[in-house]
Formats: sequence, C-alpha cells, structure tokens
Amino acid sequence: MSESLDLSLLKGTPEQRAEVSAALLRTLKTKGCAKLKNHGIPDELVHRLFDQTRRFFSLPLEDKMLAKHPPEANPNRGYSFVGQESVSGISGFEKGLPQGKFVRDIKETVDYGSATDDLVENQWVPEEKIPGYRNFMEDFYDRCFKVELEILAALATALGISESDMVMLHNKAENEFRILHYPAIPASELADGTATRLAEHTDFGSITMLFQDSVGGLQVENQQNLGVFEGVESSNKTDIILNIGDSFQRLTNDTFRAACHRVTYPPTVKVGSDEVIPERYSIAYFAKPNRNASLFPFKKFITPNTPCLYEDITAWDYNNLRIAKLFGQAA
Ligand SMILES: O=C(O)CCC(=O)C(=O)O
Ligand SMILES: [Fe+2]
Repeated sequence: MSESLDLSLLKGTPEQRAEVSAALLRTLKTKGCAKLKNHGIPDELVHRLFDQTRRFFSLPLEDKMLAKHPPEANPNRGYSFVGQESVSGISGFEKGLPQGKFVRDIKETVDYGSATDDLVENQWVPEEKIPGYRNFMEDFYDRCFKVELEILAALATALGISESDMVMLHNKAENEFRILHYPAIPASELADGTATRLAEHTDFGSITMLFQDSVGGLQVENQQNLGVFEGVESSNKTDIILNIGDSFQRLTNDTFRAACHRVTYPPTVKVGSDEVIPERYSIAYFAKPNRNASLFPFKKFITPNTPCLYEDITAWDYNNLRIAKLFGQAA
C-alpha cells in the first residue's frame, strides 16, 4: 500500500487542496483504499480509543451482555458475541454473485450510532464498569463526523460535483461506529475455510474510516486487478484507512466502486500452522447518507454512455436490505 496522504493539505492553498483531493480519488480508484495522516484527530485520542476498546472487550461476558445487540439486525446497536454476526452472507453482494457458502467470523463487536440519533438508542454498560467510556466514545464519534465531512467535500471536488450537495446528503450524522475484537486463535482453526476473522465484504455506507492496531491481516481487493487482495500495512495505528462503500458506488453510478475487503491471517503467521494468531483490535466509522436521502446517482454520472444502473431507493431502505443478511445465520 502506498504512502499515507496528508489530509491537512485540504486546508492548505487551493492548489494543495485540489492536488490532495485528486490523489485521494486516484488512490481509492486504483488501490481500493487510502491511508490518511494528519487528519485532525490527535494521535493521543486514537491511542486512547484503542485503550477504551480493549477495556470494553476485557469485561466479563456477562457485563458485555448488559449492552447486548438484539439477535436480529435492527436496531443495530450494542454488543455482538463471537458467532452472532457473520459477514459471509453478503460476500458476493456487490459483485452480483449469489450467496456463497457460510463462513463463521471469529470476532466480537459493538455498534454505536450518534448520541443524538432520535430513531435508535445506543447500548452502554453501566458507567462504573468503565468510567469515562461513554463520554469518550461520544466525543470520538463527533470528531469522526467532522473528518468525514471534510473527506466527502474533498471527494466531491475531485469528482466535479457540488460539495454542498454532498455534505447536505450526510449532514444528520446517521452513521455507525463499531469497535471490533478478534480473539487470539490457533491458525489451524482457520485452515479449512469454514471460519475466518472477517469474511470478504463491501461496506454499505458512503465512506468507511478505519483504525487498526499493528497486528495486520486486513486485505483489500485491488481495483485494477480484481481478485487480488493486498495487505494493508499496519505499522501506524493513528492513520485512518479510508474505503468507499456501496452507497457511494450507487451515487456515482459505478464511477467509483466499493472495494471488497476482509481480515485474515496477519503476514507473520503461516496459513494453517500451529502458531496462535494474536488478538487484534480495530475501530470502524461507517459514514452513511441521511436515512431519508435518495441513493439515486448524481446527474453528472448518468450519460448516454453511462446509463443509470440503479433504481431509486432511500439510504435507510438500502441499509436495511443489506444488514438483514448479516444476522441470524449461525443456527
Ligand atoms: O477489522 C478490520 O480491519 C475491518 C473491519 C471491517 O471491514 C468492517 O467492520 O466492516
Ligand atoms: Fe468493512
């Protein structure tokens, strides 16, 4: 994966802004994801985000279950234990493939939304279990929202569409924020292909901003070489790893395609060996268009040569179509 892009240049001269926006678009279109540094969220807070995440997952299971996710997809809030959700149900979705074989994800997660969301509530463990946790997470969500809008505006510039239309489409912060823990596991347990850390998938929203620790194992499909998954280098956990989701693919009428990604063996561990794959933590912020917004492609992308590929659907209906496939398959 190429160098991290310097996001602070978005606040530089008009030339710097145009240059970094174009580089962002180019990297996403070729590599499938981009790494961003100087994004405005202080390093110290990213380190604390990992600390808080570790604290949550270190709680006993009965405490984590005090903030449990319901067994079904919605409301998509709260703690999902290992095995509750499996992403293989949507693996072929973006490529129009039928549902493939079921693969278990060996991960546990917690999903949050905006603190001001009036449709669904976040699930928190009691404050005394992890003092300061809720405040920290709510603040971090808000910080991600600010960065999200800057990135979306930059992408709009690079695509030649209205920045304000793009921002308006996302101004309600109806996003999702997910902490993930992949427990340590013998490599041999993943060897027969019935289980993995996180099965191949695309994200549903507009853009995803991801933080990963230094363990490694995240792979993204190269957009110029489909079928080839490249490891995302993991030495700097304060970098944001950015990728495009399906909603953006629809809005741009496939000018921009959502990149498939997955989490598997880190580069240091031999496939099927007796080694134990170390535990891994990551945090994903899924930026989504407002629930009531239409995902119909922007006019600019519908031309005689590029006819419209998509029916009209609201962001919320589309989200629910996708998320329904994630839960309840383990039985
Ligand atoms: O853990 C990771 O690095 C990736 C997480 C991810 O792709 C997701 O939650 O959608
Ligand atoms: Fe993802």
